[in-house]
Amino acid sequence: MALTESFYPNISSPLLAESDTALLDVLTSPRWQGVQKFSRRDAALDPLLLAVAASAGTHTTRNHYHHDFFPGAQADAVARGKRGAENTNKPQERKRMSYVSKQGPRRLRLQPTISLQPAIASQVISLAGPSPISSIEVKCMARTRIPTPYGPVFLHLYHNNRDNKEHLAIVVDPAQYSDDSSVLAPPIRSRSLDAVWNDDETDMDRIIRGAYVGKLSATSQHPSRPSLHQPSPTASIPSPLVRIHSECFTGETVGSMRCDCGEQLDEAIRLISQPISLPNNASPNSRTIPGRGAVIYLKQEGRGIGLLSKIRAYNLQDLGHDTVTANLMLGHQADERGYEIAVAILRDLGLGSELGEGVRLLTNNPDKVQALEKEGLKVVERVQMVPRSWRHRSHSQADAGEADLGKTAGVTMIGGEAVRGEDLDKYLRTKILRMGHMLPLYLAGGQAES
Ligand SMILES: Nc1nc2c(ncn2[C@@H]2O[C@H](COP(=O)(O)OP(=O)(O)OP(=O)(O)O)[C@@H](O)[C@H]2O)c(=O)[nH]1
Repeated sequence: MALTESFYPNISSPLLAESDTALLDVLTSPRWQGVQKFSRRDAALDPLLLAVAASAGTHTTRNHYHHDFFPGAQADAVARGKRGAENTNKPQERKRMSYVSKQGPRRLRLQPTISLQPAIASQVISLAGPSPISSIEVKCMARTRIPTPYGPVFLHLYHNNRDNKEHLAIVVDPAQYSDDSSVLAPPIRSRSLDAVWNDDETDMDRIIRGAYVGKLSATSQHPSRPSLHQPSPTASIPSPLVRIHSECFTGETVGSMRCDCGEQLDEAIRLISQPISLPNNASPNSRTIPGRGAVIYLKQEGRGIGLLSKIRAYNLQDLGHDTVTANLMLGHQADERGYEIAVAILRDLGLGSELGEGVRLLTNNPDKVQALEKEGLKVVERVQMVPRSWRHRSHSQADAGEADLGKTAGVTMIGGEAVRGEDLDKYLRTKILRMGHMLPLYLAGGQAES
């Protein structure tokens, strides 16, 4: 009450004797003509409302039951105002004031408890075998064509039963787009997408979720049919190029030069889209086919620690700590990612299976190669991702390769540009020296450090 008195000294004392709730009702009632009226909807920061809210105890919000917005401050206010400052040292009082959440701890919430709807679950791709990821199920919910500076790609959106994130697959396979029946390579298609989801599904339902073949247009609408067979490898065609890429909002969208993530995403799609030359014994001229492969885009911001922690980590980095130490100082691991969902998505796309063609993996990260091989995916080659600025350094003519990259084209804000700068050099150096990334360390002078 002391608070309301100080905010509203002109309010009469009988009124102040009312309970907080009654007082609010009176003050906000259209019938009350004696004092200023308050709109309950619009008075978000009204001091009276704040005073009442602060004295009303712990808060209940839709998602956070019993949270205290300002744990220390409110506990102190409650203790002093209601029980007296002398009581605050009592152990039982301290316990009552502590932060209480009715949400499960993060480690429990992240456990695989999410179940897909039965209709969906019956169509998902389950991974067989005794591996710890055998319970992972993924389902491609929708697919569409995205034109990019490097050509069309098919964006696939996945749901899974391990986390509630929407991971993506960016499939480069423009041969599917053409009417050319002499295309040699097996199409890269999602089995869960092409499955029949329910008996009532119409052709238009299938087309709208992306289960179509060829080029979709007002005059070309061919729903796909479920594929039961694993695409068989074609000896003369190199295995598809695949990248497992972790989300980086700062690098990909903002154009941050603290890391090379934006450049890597752009470069991966550019490399996968390059036409493939096939040797032709009968003729000196080699034949080319369209590039093919996929980027599995995982929602693993900040190596799995999330954007909030990554932003904090950047401030620690500005204080002089490297990326690994900054993560550890925030109570995270250096790298909290797993690649089980990526494996399941690759399987769904028919990529890397033992009987199939295998994949060429675009990465410098040994963990990714190991993770795929551990789950039985066939990695026939690791293809290095050399930072564009380092590629130039390794050549005597510093700018020789830059023109080839196409400065303006690109799928991220960085586009065809090379990321460079002191921040990036520190970041790459840490990856190589502390995280074991398999890349020669080029120094600014143009020499490789062993
Ligand atoms: N915690 C943290 N994460 C970062 C930082 N900079 C980029 N990232 C995240 O790092 C992830 C990319 O991982 P990298 O270690 O760069 O590369 P990689 O995927 O392990 O390996 P490559 O396949 O060789 O690219 C993305 O999720 C980015 O958001 C940083 O300073 N701190």
